[in-house]
Amino acid sequence: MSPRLAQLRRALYRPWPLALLAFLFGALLFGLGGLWLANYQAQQAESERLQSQGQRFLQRIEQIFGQLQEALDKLDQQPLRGCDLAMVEALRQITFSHRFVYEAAFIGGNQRCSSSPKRSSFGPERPADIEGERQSYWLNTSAQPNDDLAALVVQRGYFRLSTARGHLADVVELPPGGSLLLVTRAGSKPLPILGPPQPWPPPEGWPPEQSLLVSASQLIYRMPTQSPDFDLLLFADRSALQQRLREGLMSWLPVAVLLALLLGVLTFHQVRYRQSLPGSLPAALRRRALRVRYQPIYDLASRRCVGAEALVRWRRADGKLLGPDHFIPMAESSGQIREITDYVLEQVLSQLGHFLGQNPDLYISINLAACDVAVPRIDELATRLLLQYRVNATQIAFEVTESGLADTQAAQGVLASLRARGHRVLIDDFGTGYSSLAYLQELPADVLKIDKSFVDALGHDAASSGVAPHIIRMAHELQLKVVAEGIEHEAQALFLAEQGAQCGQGWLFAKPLTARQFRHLVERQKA
Ligand SMILES: Nc1nc2c(ncn2[C@@H]2O[C@@H]3COP(=O)(O)O[C@H]4[C@@H](O)[C@H](n5cnc6c(=O)[nH]c(N)nc65)O[C@@H]4COP(=O)(O)O[C@H]3[C@H]2O)c(=O)[nH]1
Repeated sequence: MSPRLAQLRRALYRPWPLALLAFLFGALLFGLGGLWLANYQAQQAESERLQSQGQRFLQRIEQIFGQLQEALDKLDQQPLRGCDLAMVEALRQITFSHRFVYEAAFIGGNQRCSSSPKRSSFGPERPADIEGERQSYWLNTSAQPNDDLAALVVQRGYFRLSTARGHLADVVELPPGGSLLLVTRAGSKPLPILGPPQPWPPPEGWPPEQSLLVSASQLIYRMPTQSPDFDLLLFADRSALQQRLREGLMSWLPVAVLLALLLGVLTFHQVRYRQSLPGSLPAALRRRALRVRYQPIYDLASRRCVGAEALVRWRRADGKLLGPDHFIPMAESSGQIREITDYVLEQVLSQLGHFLGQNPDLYISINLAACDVAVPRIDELATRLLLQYRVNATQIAFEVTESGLADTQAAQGVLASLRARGHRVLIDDFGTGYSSLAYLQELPADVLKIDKSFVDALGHDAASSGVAPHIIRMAHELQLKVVAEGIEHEAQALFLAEQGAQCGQGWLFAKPLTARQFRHLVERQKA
């Protein structure tokens, strides 16, 4: 990654800038989502509204047609076939008994009589608009609006019936700028039934895939009819849709803002967590940002380096090395310590495996946590790595603290298995816990490590200064070796050696070193 990019990443990868970015992104995303949803809902609602209007219209048409058929059947069945008073009376009876029949007429040869001769609704004679097999139809369409004419006229044989315009219009409350049209499936010119004529075919997207076609200026709803011959179309302008869209957006807007805020807050917490120690540890392990240092362990009598303790550090993004006390307790409680142990073991062998092969007297001790010894796991990994790097098991030792042995039964099994494979087991920070002699006797251990606090106390603290010699005596009784930690002064080293401690580590000899520094130290010693 270029330095500029890395700088930008560092500047941005902070809780506030990222939370703001997430908020803006969320606002855009949820805003667009809301727009889509509001549009979808508005179209659905408009579609339903137009459908219910269309449905009412279809029902009315069926009622009208039903009554016209019934009236024509009745007229056909009665015997009269001439224009006389009886016929006029029969025609009137038909209009009285059928709500949707506005006028009934008999037309035979040059005879013609009607139920309402003074105000006829049929209009001047003209060819039928639709010629059916048995019946002919005339429509008073909105293209030739004449309120004195019937909306629909049907003729079968000698009889002609009409229905009033209001019977069709009263069920359909046309939307603003709306029209109702009838179009044959063959796609011929549509007949406008109600409302103004519309340009045909519609400028965009005809025929529509769904029942509602939304064009730039209009909504066109295609009503499914039972007739195979024609469709009914309802035209409406977009104002109602736009109104619904506006309302939908207004109700979505607070939700979108809330969701975007939530996203911002979540991002803030997530980034803060990731930048916290527990949150950034997985990434640190992946990026191999943990470093292993080696503190040499010396034989106190010969003052020769016999090995080292592997101590982990964390190189943070700012380049500083973080000591294990800052993250090991946290990793122990989160369970991430297992990955750290495995990582340290792998690092030790990859950095020093070859060197250990050349120096079979050297050993490296690795710290184990309580959960590492609670279940058998580490021995298998160690065996695999030792094979891979051709290192003796005696050259890798494991340190466990007294507190790590809380579950003694399980720990004993794991430690015994490690020892059986040839590893040495060290009890770290000895004396800080509450181990009894009897308990120690049962432990499969090789070495006791005297805690630094008891080494510090030598010659200073009258109360604790006797602890280190006491631990050494106890170790001798149990045939365990002793390593003293934290030796900073020559006098401490001399005293501990005098008391019988075999090995020691501390700043008197060396601070924790890198792998390369440790190799140099051993090579200098050999030379
Ligand atoms: N002032 C002073 N300090 C000295 C001297 N000699 C050694 N020390 C420090 O004492 C600690 C010895 O390690 P420890 O008791 O195992 O205690 C270790 C060990 O319990 C734990 N730890 C370190 N690495 C690991 C690891 O890989 N896994 C686990 N589970 N724990 C680790 O962190 C503890 C602290 O480690 P460090 O900070 O590296 O601190 C190390 C070492 O740097 C001295 O003369 N003077």
